[in-house]
Amino acid sequence: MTASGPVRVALLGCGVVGTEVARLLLTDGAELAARVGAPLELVGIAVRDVTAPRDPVVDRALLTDDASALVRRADVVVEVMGGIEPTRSLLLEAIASGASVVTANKALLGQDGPTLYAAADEAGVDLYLEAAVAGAIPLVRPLRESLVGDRVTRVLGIVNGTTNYVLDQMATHGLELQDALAQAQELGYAEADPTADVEGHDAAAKAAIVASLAFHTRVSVDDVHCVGIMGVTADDVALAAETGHVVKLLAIAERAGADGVVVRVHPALVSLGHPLASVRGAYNAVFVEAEAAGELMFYGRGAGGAPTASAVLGDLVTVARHRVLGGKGPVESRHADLRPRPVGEAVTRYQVQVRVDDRPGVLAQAARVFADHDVSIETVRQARADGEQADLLVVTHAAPDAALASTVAALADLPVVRAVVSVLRVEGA
Ligand SMILES: NC(=O)C1=CN([C@@H]2O[C@H](COP(=O)(O)OP(=O)(O)OC[C@H]3O[C@@H](n4cnc5c(N)ncnc54)[C@H](O)[C@@H]3O)[C@@H](O)[C@H]2O)C=CC1
Ligand SMILES: N[C@@H](CC=O)C(=O)O
Ligand code: NA
Repeated sequence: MTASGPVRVALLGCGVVGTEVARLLLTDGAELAARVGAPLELVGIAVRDVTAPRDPVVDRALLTDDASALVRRADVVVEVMGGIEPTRSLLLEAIASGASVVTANKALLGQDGPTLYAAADEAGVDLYLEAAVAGAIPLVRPLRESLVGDRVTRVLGIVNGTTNYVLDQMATHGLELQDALAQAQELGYAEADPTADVEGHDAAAKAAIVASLAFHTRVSVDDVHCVGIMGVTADDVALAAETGHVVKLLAIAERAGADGVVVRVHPALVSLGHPLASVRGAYNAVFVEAEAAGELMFYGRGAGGAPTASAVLGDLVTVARHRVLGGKGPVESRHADLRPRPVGEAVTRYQVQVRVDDRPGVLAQAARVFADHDVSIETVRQARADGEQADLLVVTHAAPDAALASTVAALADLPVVRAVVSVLRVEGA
């Protein structure tokens, strides 16, 4: 490509996101060319089945099932096909042949981002990934560029739209999780197989990417403590409302000690007064705390074809500009080299729901267990007492996760305790 010639773009994948990327490239071509300084020429779209029915916006003449040949004809490869292989090999092939890469693939980046970063660095090409975390919401660029002069201390957010929709429906309409999930699938928010969403794996991959960027360190999805929403009951959600909270699936990355970082994804209670509590439906929101900047919040659509395509196009224009005007985006930044620490080192507040015999002295016995494990109680509330049994809702002051886990184990062994019904972290205070 010359400075005046078109920038050749190869699209890998033409599903929910790829179709919208193709639409924007086609309908906004003139405007995009003006912003880039050269036309963006879509040279091909790699798909599995060239004969499958498609949106009429997709020019069928561009379809190919030979992705490997396609990536060698491109200046920029836009990857929206997902999965680990053959995607990783194709992107490495593209990079080796001198193409820059724009990808929305959080699963691949969360598992093996460093391999792609290293290859891009060696080849002197760009690797851009805004769409991989929180869809349309600018978050990767603020972390990689705008906040690169600051010191991020904590990132806390809702980064999965499907689970937020499900939890929101449970809170608003009193639905059981399975019913809310079926509704999310009917509406097209959840995928036919929503396992990665409800088990927290999608959020965990995003958390690993965010933590790596925020803390200039390598965090893999395998370093993320991950619990999904399948254990959240309608009763948990109803009790949360009674105490002025909502249940949200949160992704949290924070410094631990001088040289550690703890990254976790799990359902948590969020006070109704906290801005994250008002994130409804399939929306995402991410709080970033930085030493000089203070608190920042990023909010918007984290999923869906058009919103995700917006982030992809932003990256595409940026890397195409680099091709035309010169320059290059950031490389992997991992100089801080923080150590991913086990969740036991996370320090936070908890709500423990303990079902006990409803008789004198039981509360004192339960309180003793907390004291014995050095976990300080903030409030105790009794719910659903019927003379036979009662539920104690114990909210603790901040305590290490490991101390809380030992407390819960000891509570379960107490003869007056019938069950530890639920343990939820309380976040965002
Ligand atoms: N849908 C969304 O809201 C968001 C998706 N993403 C990411 O964007 C990527 C694409 O997601 P969707 O468009 O929703 O998926 P999709 O399943 O609708 O589309 C993927 C497309 O890639 C094609 N494909 C898959 N493997 C291929 C292969 N080996 N060779 C050729 N074509 C192949 C499929 O046939 C399909 O057309 C994924 O990495 C996803 O995690 C990121 C943010 C939001
Ligand atoms: N399945 C994801 C899609 C975007 O990354 C979600 O529900 O947020
Ligand atoms: Na984003």
